[in-house]
Amino acid sequence: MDKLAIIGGRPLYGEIPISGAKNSALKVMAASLLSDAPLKLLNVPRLADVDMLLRLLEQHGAVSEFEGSTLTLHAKDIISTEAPYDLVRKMRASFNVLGPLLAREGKAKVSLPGGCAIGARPVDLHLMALTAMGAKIELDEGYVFAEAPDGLKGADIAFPFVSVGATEHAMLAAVRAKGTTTIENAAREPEIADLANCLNAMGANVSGAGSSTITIEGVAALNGAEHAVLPDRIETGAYIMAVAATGGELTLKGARADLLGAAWAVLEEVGIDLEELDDGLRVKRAGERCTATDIVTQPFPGFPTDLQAQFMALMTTADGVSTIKETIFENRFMHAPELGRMGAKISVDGQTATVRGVARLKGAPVMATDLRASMSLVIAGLAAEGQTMVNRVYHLDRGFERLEEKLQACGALIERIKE
Ligand SMILES: CC(=O)N[C@H]1[C@@H](OP(=O)(O)OP(=O)(O)OC[C@H]2O[C@@H](n3ccc(=O)[nH]c3=O)[C@H](O)[C@@H]2O)O[C@H](CO)[C@@H](O)[C@@H]1O
Ligand SMILES: C=C(OP(=O)(O)O)C(=O)O
Repeated sequence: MDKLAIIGGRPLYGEIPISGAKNSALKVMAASLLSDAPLKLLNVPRLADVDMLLRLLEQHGAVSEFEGSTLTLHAKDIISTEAPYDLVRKMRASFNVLGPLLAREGKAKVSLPGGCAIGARPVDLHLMALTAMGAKIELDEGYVFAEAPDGLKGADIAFPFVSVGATEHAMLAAVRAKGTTTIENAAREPEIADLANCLNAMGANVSGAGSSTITIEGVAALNGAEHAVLPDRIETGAYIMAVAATGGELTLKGARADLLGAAWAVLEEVGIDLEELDDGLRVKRAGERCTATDIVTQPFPGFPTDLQAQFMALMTTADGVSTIKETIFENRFMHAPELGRMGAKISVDGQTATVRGVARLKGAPVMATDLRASMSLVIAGLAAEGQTMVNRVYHLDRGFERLEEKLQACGALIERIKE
């Protein structure tokens, strides 16, 4: 397993290009199964998760061509409606092939998904939505067996709480269902509107995406289309926190302020200067240290759970005491003891972490436990005195494109050790 060796304490200066959003790319890729015509996707990040989903789509019958960041997927014929355990277990988003397969072929057998081990992560809301649309669903031996021989039908779906994946899954199924579907209490993450834009470019009729109520008029077939994936707001936030932790100044090319939601005000509040440019953001820490503040993770537009770990890394050296409350996932503080190895003062009580800022962290060997937790350790390592060795970096390869290269170009001493 590869490791990352980081010598910390150097400010970051330069430009980092922000990649397309992983969590949008994966869903629009799944949409390719809905049409027998080619879907051309621009700004697709080259990540382990993208490769894994590509393998899954190919075994369903999609033919792919990846050139630079342009990915063309053509699912002319579906040759298998089964998504096997080995291709679904590592990644949450792969479960979203179920809806398109069901909508197009009337049946599917899909393994229950994996993804970051940050909580129990059931799929009951996904199945609730598909059942409401008329699918017959059974669970057996870790697989979902679903059938809709007469096709899916539009339905009124009211989610009891917000789920990004279930909202997207309901949209992916409803675009080819007969009649109208309404989704109440829909997730409002920017990736939802991005998926809707892609589906509409393919000839679907989705309105309201980005609000809590989404309406979908089903159509009989979808066409080919071209769609550019929106920039990754989590990668953007992570590099903002990196330069705020190390000092220096970064230009994040392609980053969009409007995608940061409530995080924008929090970042300004802790003492980060954020300037909007024509094509990106310029970022630097205003003073010698950031100041502590309290955050609560919430669905968009609230502070994102996917930036919680990186924010905790930043708060370890902030001036004062901050509290961080995680409300989305029940097991998403695994980075706290690892940051503790580097001298951070963090105590966890249930879903709240209290961070007492220290003047400086010290490098140490640490273990990456999940994707965003891994990035928090990289940020801490970049800011710390001495060497940090981040073990198990395969998590990072799932979600941060060309991480070492982007950081090295801005002066970071970070190197991958292949094992
Ligand atoms: C691939 C992808 O896009 N992943 C993102 C997606 O995950 P994902 O789509 O899995 O997250 P959800 O919004 O669905 O999960 C929110 C909460 O709902 C629960 N839940 C979800 C579905 C369900 O059927 N039943 C249920 O109980 C989950 O366990 C969790 O506690 O949104 C999360 C919340 O912004 C992000 O952290 C993930 O990075
Ligand atoms: C949790 C994440 O991914 P997944 O939902 O695939 O586990 C993430 O992107 O931070």
